Amino acid sequence: MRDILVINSGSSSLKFALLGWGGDLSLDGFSVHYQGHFSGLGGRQARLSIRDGQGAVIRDDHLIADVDQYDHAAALSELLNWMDALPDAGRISAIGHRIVHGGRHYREPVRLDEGVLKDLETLIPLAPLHQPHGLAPVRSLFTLRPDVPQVACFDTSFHTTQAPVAQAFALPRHLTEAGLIRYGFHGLSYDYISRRLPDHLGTLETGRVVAAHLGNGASLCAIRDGASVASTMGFTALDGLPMGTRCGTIDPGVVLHLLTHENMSPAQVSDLLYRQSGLLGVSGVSADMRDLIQSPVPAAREAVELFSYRIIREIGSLAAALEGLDHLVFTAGIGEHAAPVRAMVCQGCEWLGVRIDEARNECGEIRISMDDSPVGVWVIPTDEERMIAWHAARCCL
Ligand SMILES: Nc1ncnc2c1ncn2[C@@H]1O[C@H](COP(=O)(O)OP(=O)(O)O)[C@@H](O)[C@H]1O
Ligand SMILES: CC(=O)OP(=O)(O)O
Ligand SMILES: [Mg+2]
Repeated sequence: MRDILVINSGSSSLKFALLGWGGDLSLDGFSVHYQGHFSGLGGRQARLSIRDGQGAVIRDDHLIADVDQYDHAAALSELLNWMDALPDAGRISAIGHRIVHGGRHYREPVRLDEGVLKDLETLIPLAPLHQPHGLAPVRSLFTLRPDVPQVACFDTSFHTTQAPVAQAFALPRHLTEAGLIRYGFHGLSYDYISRRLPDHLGTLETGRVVAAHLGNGASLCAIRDGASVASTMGFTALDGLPMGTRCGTIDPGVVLHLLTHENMSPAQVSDLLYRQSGLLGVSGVSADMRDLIQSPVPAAREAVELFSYRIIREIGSLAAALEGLDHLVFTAGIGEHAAPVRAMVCQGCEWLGVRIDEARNECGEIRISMDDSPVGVWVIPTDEERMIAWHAARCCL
């Protein structure tokens, strides 16, 4: 049995897992020893929870920052301390990382070395909330564990099957050729969902699927027969749906207006669009869907309505790209746990043949559509860590 450490840096979280692998290259060939989650990073209420392989909570701590915020760097140093204290730390034979942006050149998982790391660092401006936090652990582990191979697994890889027409912006051709295209993200999650869906459907023919990854970052992906056809995220993870703190699709004229008429600097506009907008900006209350669902403040309700409305519109757009819809899948923090959001979205998609069973939706069953619904509606927990372990094992073990 060999162990694989997986590090998944999200915009507000750092998830990690230690999985054992005995040589069977199926998703179920990996057993979880530990699974951990730093949440609320960059804020005052960060938390670390760690579960063992049986799902029992072995740690659940509020994290106190030395300065005013508990950030990704503090989480990384806590994670490395935890890893060093493991009785079997020496058994780790590969480390897999979620790296959000692979750019034009990295289309498949790749073994990391200094040259690859430097290349990936050039993409930091295209994913400022993610790429630095994804790459920092790689550099630390080069020093701490020089003998253990590290693998970068990209959020963008799953979308490389998209046709050029789905990837292109209507910009002058030389810009498209220079790589200013729609890449799409959350690909490890969509990869996992599309590999799991056949188990639930009982057939390999999964048809036309829209998967909704609704977490702190949120996107939708149109998947036909297991391959990405179109997605709502673009050149950066700012496009598409409104998110926790990101604006999603916006008229580019707004950006020009802020720069030229509001005298904002590019850095200020970037901060506004990445960190002050989305659910947080609209509600003025919180970026966290749990807070918004419970809040009596009208603007919190409006933020949830805008989020759901945009999802409904984009599902229509992706159904057009697929020429129909057979299945709708909800996943990630909001998709898996926020029944009221799923209900609102599904109500807006009735015209497409979506009929959910309210009791199934409330109970969080895996299939939440009615038995006779023309479109199957599913809630499938994502597992980016298992997907990364699978790619890391294929890449270097
Ligand atoms: N029980 C719940 N009800 C509603 N929303 C939830 C619930 N649990 C988690 N969420 C939401 O999920 C989001 C975080 O999703 P997650 O996929 O963990 O994010 P990340 O992008 O950081 O990986 C937050 O907006 C959080 O409010
Ligand atoms: C790409 C992206 O938005 O990721 P996350 O949801 O983890 O922030
Ligand atoms: Mg995430």
